[in-house]
Amino acid sequence: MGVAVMKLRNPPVNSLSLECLTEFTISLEKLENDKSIRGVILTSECPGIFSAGLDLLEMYGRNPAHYAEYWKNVQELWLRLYTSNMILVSAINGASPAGGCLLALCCDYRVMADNPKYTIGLNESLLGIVAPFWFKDMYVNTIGHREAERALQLGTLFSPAEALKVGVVDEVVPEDQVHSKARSVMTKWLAIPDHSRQLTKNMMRKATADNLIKQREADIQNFTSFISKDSIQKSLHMYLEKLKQKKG
Ligand SMILES: CCCC/C=C/CC(=O)SCCNC(=O)CCNC(=O)[C@H](O)C(C)(C)COP(=O)(O)OP(=O)(O)OC[C@H]1O[C@@H](n2cnc3c(N)ncnc32)[C@H](O)[C@@H]1OP(=O)(O)O
Repeated sequence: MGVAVMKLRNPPVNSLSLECLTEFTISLEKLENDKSIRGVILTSECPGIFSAGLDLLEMYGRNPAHYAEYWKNVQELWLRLYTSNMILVSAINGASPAGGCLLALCCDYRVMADNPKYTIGLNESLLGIVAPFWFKDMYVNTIGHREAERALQLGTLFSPAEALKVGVVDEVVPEDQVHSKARSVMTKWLAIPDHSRQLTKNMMRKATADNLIKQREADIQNFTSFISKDSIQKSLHMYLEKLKQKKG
């Protein structure tokens, strides 16, 4: 039926390393150019984890040129996903913090597994960093200004039930039904003529995408100088240590 399934596979936690981001963008571009493909189901092959978000090791202890290169690729993936002409449905089969949530938010419909261990949200403030304006814009578009403001300040990671309530996801289903539900949602969306659905999607999303496109270079510079600050590097160091200690 012209539907591809993209499975994220970057063990152990599907963090979005520079290599992973680049491969993701290239795969998406290929699918976009393949006229036989009308929809993509985005899911994970890592048990219990959809994506841990941006790779913290790409943002810690590197040089400004690396940060700039990394951020350019984060922007590129986001623009491709958010403005895709294809129908994107996410089958969220695990934890989905920060950049993981960002991937899901780019989709046209989000189905999440009903497992309270899995959480989703833009938790950047918990790391001592600030979600960029285009993450924020997409959050506001999805859950409204008040919920987004609260969730961004608190860095809320929602359980599936909470995520459904505020509208971060569209549907929560038993874990073993995530993929079948994503497929049935896709079938419903495929019934809509592509040209009218695509023009409607473009109408809804263009302003948000253009907002980044018109200031991409400045956004890269902002990111680079922010992430290079000693205080921010210290926060990331502490967060990485906390992740390590969790194990011990
Ligand atoms: C202007 C600045 C804006 C920048 C925007 C940033 C957006 C982002 O996406 S920042 C990244 C935010 N991500 C997180 O906060 C997620 C952190 N990770 C977790 O909460 C957990 O790892 C998990 C719930 C995803 C999985 O838990 P689990 O118990 O299964 O695995 P762990 O033992 O915690 O992790 C295994 C291994 O992976 C490393 N790791 C985890 N997340 C990341 C990551 N995002 N980047 C790089 N590495 C990560 C973790 O440290 C462990 O490493 P070691 O085995 O070496 O200890």
